[in-house]
This record gives sequence, structure tokens and C-alpha cells, in this order.
Amino acid sequence: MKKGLLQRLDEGVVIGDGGFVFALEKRGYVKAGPWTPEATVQYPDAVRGLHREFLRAGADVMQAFTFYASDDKLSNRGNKSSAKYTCRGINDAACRLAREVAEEGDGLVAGGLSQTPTYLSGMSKADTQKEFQKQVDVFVENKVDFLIAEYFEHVEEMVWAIEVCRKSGLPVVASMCIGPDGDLHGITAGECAVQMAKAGAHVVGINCHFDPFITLEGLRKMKAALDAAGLKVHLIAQPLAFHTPDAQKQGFIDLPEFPFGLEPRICTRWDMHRYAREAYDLGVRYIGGCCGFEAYHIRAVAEELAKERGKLPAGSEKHEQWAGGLKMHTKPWVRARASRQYWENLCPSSGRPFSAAMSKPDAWGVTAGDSSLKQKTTATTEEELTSLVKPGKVANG
Ligand SMILES: N[C@@H](CCSCCCCC(=O)O)C(=O)O
Ligand SMILES: [Zn+2]
Repeated sequence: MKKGLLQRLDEGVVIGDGGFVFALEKRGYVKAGPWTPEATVQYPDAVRGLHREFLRAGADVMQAFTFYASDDKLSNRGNKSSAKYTCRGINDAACRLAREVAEEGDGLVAGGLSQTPTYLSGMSKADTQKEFQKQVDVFVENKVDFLIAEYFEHVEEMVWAIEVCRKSGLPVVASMCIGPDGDLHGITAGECAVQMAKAGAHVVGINCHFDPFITLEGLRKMKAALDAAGLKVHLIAQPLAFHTPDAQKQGFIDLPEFPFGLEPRICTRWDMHRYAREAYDLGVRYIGGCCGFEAYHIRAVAEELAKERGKLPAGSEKHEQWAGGLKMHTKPWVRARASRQYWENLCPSSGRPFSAAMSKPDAWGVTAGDSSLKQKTTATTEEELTSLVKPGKVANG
């Protein structure tokens, strides 16, 4: 009998998986823009393969690929996935694929919810919770091990999702895509954590939008508020694998490089050693990644915490600790780099002599209820597009 999520967190570290939509988009199985997971029905081998990459890298959790798989999102702005594959079909296939791979190791399966166009359109709590319920029903039927409600930028919608999840009787993980400055309605990060815990989440924290180190700044604020309120919950961190020191409240989607020019910002595996250690020392026990996290990033997290976990991940078979494998290189100057001291102290160049170190976020400042966020099923028109581009606006200009 596998240990459940909460028992594992009470006993030690649970390692999460990485960023599915970003990784599958680069492999040609997800369309950037909608970012919806119809690939669970269209290309099951691709989804199964990515789960296997993260399992081999040391992930304890296979998050079913159900991100943005609410019915309203699957029929938003010209998306035909709901009509073609159905919300139930996509979520059901995702749960089966995650379970299949989880059974190849000691993995747990999580059913995932995320923010909805219904909420962004300013519609009611009942309408929003109806969208969540459609997914949770499928997760319960598939006997997932726990539920994760992630990628929420308004704590109001987050709490509505937690309420639906709690009715299942399963452990609930709640994770907001906010930074140290709090949510998009001006609620502080600490207050968001307190509201998530009071709504009944067993694990609370942050995912996406910000790099590992800004994410930990936000988690420090959450931890302080939870301690002050006497609330005992576990903490989760699943940040970006992109450096975002220039991001404001809206996170990386507000940067001109999002989503097709982020490569210069990618974190190294050595950044991930530092992230895992700092997260662990802060008391975070659910440590994973979001957009940009590939298997080698998760492997670095698992390697940094190998002593605490009492094991190395299978993928370390091909990765001696701290670049030890370079001792087998033919060139002596590369062999000279086979040390922790060398890589821990390297500050890598970007290789782009004309790159600015930082960009200017768009900072439109619109959020839930604004007319530009209203749900529409028809595709964006050319007129709408031209009205959106600010005259004379050039990327990081
Ligand atoms: N668990 C999910 C989280 C995705 S966070 C997606 C960020 C991009 C969303 C957007 O641009 O609308 C995943 O691994 O893909
Ligand atoms: Zn993400």
C-alpha cells in the first residue's frame, strides 16, 4: 500500500514534477495561446513519455495533465477541444496516463484544477464552482490520490476551488501564481495563505509566474502569516525555471519575452540545487517546478535532497554528482571542470552581447471582470488584434 501525500509530507520531502504545457509545446503537442491539454486524447504517448521523464528524474507526483481542462477554457476564443474531445474525455485520459506511469514507480496521482475564464469574466461563484465540479467528478471516479488547485491569481477564486475540492474528502493542495506582492486584487501573499488554509487546504503555496528565488520570498511571507495565525499546513513551491527579477505582480506573462523568447532566462541545474536547499531550509516539503522545468531540473532537486530522501533518482545513473562525469571527457580542460567548486561558482554568460539584463513588463493592470477578459467562444478577430497592439510598441522597447 503506497503512503499517501500527507503521510509523506509529515515524514519528509515530496518532489513534484515539472512544466507540462511548456515542455509539450516545445515538442509539438500543445498549442501556446490556449495551452489546453487535448494531447491526453490526441497524443497519449507524448504525455506518457513526459510523465516517465519526470518519474525517472525523481518526481514523487504525476500531476494528471488537466491544466486548463475546465469546459469553459476548452471552448474559449475559438478553441474546439470541448466539442471535439469533451472535458470529461480529456480529464479522464489524463488521469489514466498519470496512473499508468505512477504505477511504474512509487508515484502518486494528482487531479489538477486551474483558473477559469468564467471567473475572469466576472461570473458568479456558483458558475465558477460548476466548472471545477465537472473536473473533480472525473478525478474522484479515477481515484486520484489528491487534488491540486494551482495557477490562481485571485484568492477569491482559489478559495472557491478549495471548497469544491474539500467535498471530495481527498487531500487538497492549493497553489497561487503570485509573488511576494500578493494577488491581483491586492490581497497580500500572507493573507492569501491564511485564506487558503482556513478554506481547508492541507498544503498551500505558490506555482508559476516567478523564478525559484522570488517564489521563496513569497513563501517566506506566507509562512510568517500562517505561523502568526497558528495555522499548521504544509508548504508547496513549484516555481518557473526562468529567471524573472524584472517581473512585476503579473509575473512572467507580463514580460515581452513571454512565451517564445524566454530561453536566455533558463535556470541551470545548479540554480536548482540552490533552490531545493533554500526551499527545504525554509520548511517547504512539497518541492517541484512549473513552466520551464525539464527533467534535468527535477533531477537536480532530487539530487540536492538525496540525503534527506535516502535515495538518488534513477536518472542519476547517467549523472555523477557535481559534474563527476566530466572526468571521462577526452579534453583536459573539460576534465578540469569536474568539480562542485567550479559549477557552484560559475556565473554563466547569456552569449547575447546585445541583450539587456532586464525587460520592461507590459503592466496593463487589467484583471477579473475587465471587458478584455470576458469569455468568448469565437476566435479573436483581426480588428481586435490591431486594437490591442500599442502604436509604436516594440518588444522590450
Ligand atoms: N501544471 C501545469 C501548470 C502550467 S502554468 C501555465 C502558465 C501559462 C498560462 C497562460 O499563459 O495562460 C503544467 O505543468 O503545465
Ligand atoms: Zn506554469
